[in-house]
Amino acid sequence: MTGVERGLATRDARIGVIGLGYVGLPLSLAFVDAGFEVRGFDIDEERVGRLRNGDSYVDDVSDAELTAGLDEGFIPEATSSVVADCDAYVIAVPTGVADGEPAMGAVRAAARTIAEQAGERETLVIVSSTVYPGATSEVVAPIVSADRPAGSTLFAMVPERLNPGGGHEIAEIPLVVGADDPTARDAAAALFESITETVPVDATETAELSKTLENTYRMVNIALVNQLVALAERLDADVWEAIDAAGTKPFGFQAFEPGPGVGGHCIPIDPQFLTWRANETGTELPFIEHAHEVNEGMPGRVVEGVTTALEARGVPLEDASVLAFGAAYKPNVGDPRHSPAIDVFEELRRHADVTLVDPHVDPEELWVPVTESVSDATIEAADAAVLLVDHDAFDLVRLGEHASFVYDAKNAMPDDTSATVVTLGETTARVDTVVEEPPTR
Ligand SMILES: NC(=O)c1ccc[n+]([C@@H]2O[C@H](COP(=O)([O-])OP(=O)(O)OC[C@H]3O[C@@H](n4cnc5c(N)ncnc54)[C@H](O)[C@@H]3O)[C@@H](O)[C@H]2O)c1
Ligand SMILES: CC(=O)N[C@@H]1[C@@H](OP(=O)(O)OP(=O)(O)OC[C@H]2O[C@@H](n3ccc(=O)[nH]c3=O)[C@H](O)[C@@H]2O)O[C@H](CO)[C@@H](O)[C@@H]1O
Repeated sequence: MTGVERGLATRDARIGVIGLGYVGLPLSLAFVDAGFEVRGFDIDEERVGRLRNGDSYVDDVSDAELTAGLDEGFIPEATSSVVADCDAYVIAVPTGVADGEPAMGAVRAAARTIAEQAGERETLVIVSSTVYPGATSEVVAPIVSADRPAGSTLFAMVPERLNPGGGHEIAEIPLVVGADDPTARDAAAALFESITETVPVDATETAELSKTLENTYRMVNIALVNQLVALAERLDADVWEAIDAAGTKPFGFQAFEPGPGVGGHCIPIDPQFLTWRANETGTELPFIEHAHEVNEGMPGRVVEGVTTALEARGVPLEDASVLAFGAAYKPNVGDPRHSPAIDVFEELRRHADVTLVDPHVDPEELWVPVTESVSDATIEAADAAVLLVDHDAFDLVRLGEHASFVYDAKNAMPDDTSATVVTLGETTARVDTVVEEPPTR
């Protein structure tokens, strides 16, 4: 057993978490709960200030949970020396894609922080950020190991599976633990076994592939049903009902929903790590690339649907006043990253007078104007309400009572509503005859 493994077994090990966001903060507090001394480093001084005041900016971490962690010794700082001489480091900084390439700048910077702060002692370095297959060994290891004694650093990859707003506790989510070296794998498993079940695999690259596969699976299956929307508009078939019916198959099928597109910092991004790596290694993954294009085309399809339906009601888009409900990338979160709803809003407002409504997103974080709510009178005065994100906070019964026309991109409106509703994927034949009287639905 190595020194690190002993420290992990006795809970005497000091854990340094780099990046205190949606992933790093809950992980830090889970390790504190497990009995470890945890130090957190984040470059965002404003965020660290909030943490030190017990003010959580992560939806799934309450102020009380944060305060309890601070009381038990969690130390968040915006200076890297806070993570000096840790026995284990967890990298949880942002990754993404920029100009078609994996954006690894934050991961490189985090690796440099570890190289500077880890000292000479044996150290375990774990990458929990989502990275492309090969990144831990090709990017992180060389930077951390450059000036350290040979063999003094253990590397592992433990991709995070947290699901903001999804209601899953950390302990309910098994985590894959990948390392090229069994000692590193055992040490990383020892750390993460303190908070959840682990699934060991034989290489960091296998863990990286596993993570990107998980999210690529989701992206391509969402693209599948999004592509069916185009067909459904030409059939007398209800694509939403067809998916629900297929979902009753007890095996071999998982239902996904069409929508205005695929947002967030995972699902539209992680598959691009795969396609980039494939192209870099001389192969191609055209199926994945095409699926991404299908999803990227959905905001435009929604705008077309709104435009067609408004024209059927005698209102050119240019003359329309529109309320767009939803700015976040998915329901019940305030995260606007890569939000297709904002893409729809920005395209609509190139032509029409559009108000964006979302109670969850922080207007100061958003690059477009957004309001938390609108009055019944405002809804009644609008030519169209466009439902883009089905936040629980939206009262869809009220919306249906006061709106004259709703374009429902989420198939979330109640059936028995007085508003005229056109749903994404609606048979075009019906949309062309949209009338004032509420349709029999
Ligand atoms: N949010 C999720 O649901 C989720 C789930 C699974 C995996 N991931 C992955 O986890 C990683 C982190 O995602 P997140 O959602 O926590 O991001 P986030 O933006 O919420 O938090 C990242 C934090 O890292 C800080 N940071 C950036 N560069 C830094 C540096 N060099 N040193 C120290 N701190 C730095 C930022 O200030 C920020 O507070 C990403 O790779 C993401 O793909 C996220
Ligand atoms: C750890 C991690 O990486 N976790 C990920 C995280 O992903 P996420 O937070 O990005 O959320 P998603 O739910 O995947 O949504 C993404 C976008 O896709 C749209 N969408 C979704 C389903 C559908 O049927 N049709 C759609 O159109 C939706 O509106 C949104 O814009 O949680 C998921 C479990 O929720 C996990 O599986 C997934 O690994």
